[in-house]
Amino acid sequence: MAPDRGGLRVPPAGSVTVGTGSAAPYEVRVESDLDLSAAVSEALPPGAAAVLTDSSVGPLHADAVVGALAGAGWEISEVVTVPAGEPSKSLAVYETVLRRLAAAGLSRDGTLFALGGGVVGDLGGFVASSYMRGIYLVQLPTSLLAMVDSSVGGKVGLDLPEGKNLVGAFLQPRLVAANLDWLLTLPDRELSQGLAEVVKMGILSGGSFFDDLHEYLGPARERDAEALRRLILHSVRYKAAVVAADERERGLRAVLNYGHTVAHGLEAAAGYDLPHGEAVAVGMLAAARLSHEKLGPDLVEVHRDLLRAAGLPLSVPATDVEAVLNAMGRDKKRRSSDGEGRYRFVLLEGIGRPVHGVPVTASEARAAIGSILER
Ligand SMILES: NC(=O)c1ccc[n+]([C@@H]2O[C@H](COP(=O)([O-])OP(=O)(O)OC[C@H]3O[C@@H](n4cnc5c(N)ncnc54)[C@H](O)[C@@H]3O)[C@@H](O)[C@H]2O)c1
Ligand SMILES: O=C(O)C(=O)C[C@@H](O)[C@H](O)[C@H](O)COP(=O)(O)O
Ligand SMILES: [Zn+2]
Repeated sequence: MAPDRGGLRVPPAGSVTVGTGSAAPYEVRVESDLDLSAAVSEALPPGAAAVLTDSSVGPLHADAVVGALAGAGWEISEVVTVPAGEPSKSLAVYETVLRRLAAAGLSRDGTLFALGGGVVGDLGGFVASSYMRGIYLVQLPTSLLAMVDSSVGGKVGLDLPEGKNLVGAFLQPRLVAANLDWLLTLPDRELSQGLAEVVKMGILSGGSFFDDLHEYLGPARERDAEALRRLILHSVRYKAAVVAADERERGLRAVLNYGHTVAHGLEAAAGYDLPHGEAVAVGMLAAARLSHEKLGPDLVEVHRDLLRAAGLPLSVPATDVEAVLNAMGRDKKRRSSDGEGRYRFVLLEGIGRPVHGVPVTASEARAAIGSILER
């Protein structure tokens, strides 16, 4: 399928509906001072449930969430807290969570509330997709990255040492409820991780979303609620439109992987000790360089300016480039017919004009990776 070459020019509102072929449409609600009891009650009837959170978010926000859910009639049998950070997207932690739900007696008509960043959302989503062959999932994203990207669209899963997100499923949530007040406790560096995915989607979308990046990235870093809400809603609207057109990534959805071919290689090579947003930031710089070489437009400085405004690094510590390429060999965009030393990238013909499936050789990829390593 050809990529969407047009920009989205839909003015932001307070919630977005995500429609896919596989599941009932669901709301992504983005509000300050969100009434969680009311939001959840409007989306699904109360019943048996568990909450998954992590060791940073749980102590800050779990009591209020459990209280709101109990007030709406939910019976929370278990609050499972996993260690904060990417290593929790592992088979070992997945097993621990499944066994906690089984020990608590959560039934097949139960619901899992994933309260946290992208790690809790991806892990919790994969648990919900597989526990008793599938229970309901509600995403309660607390990081900016989770609000703009990971809680929406149904990709859930785990990492392997061999590569990022190599185990997973598609499971659309019943509801995504984002309370902007949760962002008040998010560390500055984590806020910038989310802005990396915002910059990605603004560049892919073009139009008024791209124009707004210049105006609103600065205020968003200062936690201006209106700037954050605007950038979140732009991102969710853009992602929802792509997911509605191609839920299972048969073609178009691959554009959401812009910057991720190199990013995922860097993350795996670093043993997942590199934040996803920072990896995506430099991955986009590598892709912008390749776009200039292979398709023409020189957008490298545009990328650098936006990433700087978002508080993101323009390079990462020197690493073993062959290990990065090795992990990229397991990128899910590759096909068995591609052959060794061939990669598929999402590149740009211009702002708002992504192209997916562009073949890149090992030597081209090696040079692009070299250009984003600290000297
Ligand atoms: N499924 C998807 O479509 C999709 C999309 C983008 C990224 N992802 C995945 O998301 C993950 C990255 O997500 P992330 O950046 O949210 O990482 P994360 O979940 O590790 O959260 C980052 C850190 O911020 C903390 N945190 C989160 N919310 C907080 C809050 N309100 N207050 C204080 N601390 C808070 C967390 O405890 C953690 O330490 C990666 O695994 C990435 O692969 C998935
Ligand atoms: O939702 C998508 O599709 C994306 O590609 C969004 C990405 O930001 C995200 O990091 C996703 O987890 C990558 O998925 P993968 O299929 O490359 O593992
Ligand atoms: Zn991502």
